[in-house]
Amino acid sequence: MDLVNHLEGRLLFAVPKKGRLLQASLNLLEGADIQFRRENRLDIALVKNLPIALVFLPAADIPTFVGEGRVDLGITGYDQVQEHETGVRELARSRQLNGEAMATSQKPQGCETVMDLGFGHCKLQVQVPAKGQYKETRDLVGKNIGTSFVHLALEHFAKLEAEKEGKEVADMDKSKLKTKIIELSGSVEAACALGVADGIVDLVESGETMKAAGLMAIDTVVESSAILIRSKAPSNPDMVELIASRIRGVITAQRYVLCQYNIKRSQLDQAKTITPGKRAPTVTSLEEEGWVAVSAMVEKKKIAPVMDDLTKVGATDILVLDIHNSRASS
Ligand SMILES: Nc1ncnc2c1ncn2[C@@H]1O[C@H](COP(=O)(O)OP(=O)(O)OP(=O)(O)O)[C@@H](O)[C@H]1O
Ligand SMILES: O=P(O)(O)OC[C@H]1O[C@H](OP(=O)(O)OP(=O)(O)O)[C@H](O)[C@@H]1O
Repeated sequence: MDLVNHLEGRLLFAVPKKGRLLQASLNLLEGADIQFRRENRLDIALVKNLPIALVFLPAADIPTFVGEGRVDLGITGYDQVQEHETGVRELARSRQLNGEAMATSQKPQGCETVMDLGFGHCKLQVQVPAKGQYKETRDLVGKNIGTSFVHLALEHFAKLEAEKEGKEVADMDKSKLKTKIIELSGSVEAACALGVADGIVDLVESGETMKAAGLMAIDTVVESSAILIRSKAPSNPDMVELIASRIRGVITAQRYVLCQYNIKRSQLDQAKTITPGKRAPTVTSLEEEGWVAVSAMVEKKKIAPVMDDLTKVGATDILVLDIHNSRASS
């Protein structure tokens, strides 16, 4: 089947085709009941139960497709959005400086963040050899920096150079920085040991890659997690809202549990402060005089101390239930 000719009328939704964000993104789609079958080696999949087509793209390219309005929705890292937008700003600025006008049709619309997806947490950090001479980022001004995030790295060092020279960063000509940013597409951590760079700007989560390469972090450029982004002029805003609401429901279900317990009405006010719920707890009377049953959503990571506190104020029969899916306010 020629999939490209079946895209008419479908909302285009970009999903990372590989890497760290792929599996969690697929889990989200499954939770949101977005059903599709991806043919071997095909980067487009038609959704069976909704007028949507999934487009599998590298996470780094998704902000470009969404920002230019070619794709309506996308999942990518906040770091990638920042990198893309910094590059777009820089290009516009250098064109302006050179007196080159950009046609309206060439101007990217940019993308909007719909929500944080709660996975893919990492930091883009400046790293140097742990046993080397560089102790802070300022020491790297004028040196070689290896990175896949060239725009963010350039901006970071432009700020440092501006500070050093007592200038405004807006007045810095980024093509004339003393610091040399070397673009690398992967295995950035090898650059120092191989003599390509004095320092790198790369992602860190557990820190194991950095440690194994004998590096240490001396500065943070951006803190990131996976986000859902939308174009500023989506082809079908109602469908964007439907998908966003389903995904929000899945995330809420993953983040919360339902806590139910019985308590004397006289203790209810205290218990409510322990389990205020997302909006308010549900309280129902029990057949037994003076007792109520309470049910409230509680953040999964807080449930153990919440149960301890409920026990202290006299709650009994405390049950904690997983939430399979939800549709609630954010
Ligand atoms: N170690 C990590 N832990 C958590 N999230 C990460 C980690 N590394 C990367 N990410 C997130 O995943 C996004 C994609 O990175 P990833 O390394 O998976 O890319 P990729 O598409 O496989 O490209 P590459 O071929 O450059 O590795 C990053 O922009 C970041 O938001
Ligand atoms: O702090 P850590 O938990 O070790 O994670 C950090 C590593 O993860 C990412 O790379 P990835 O493993 O996705 O592969 P890549 O080098 O091909 O991008 C990132 O570029 C770091 O190298």
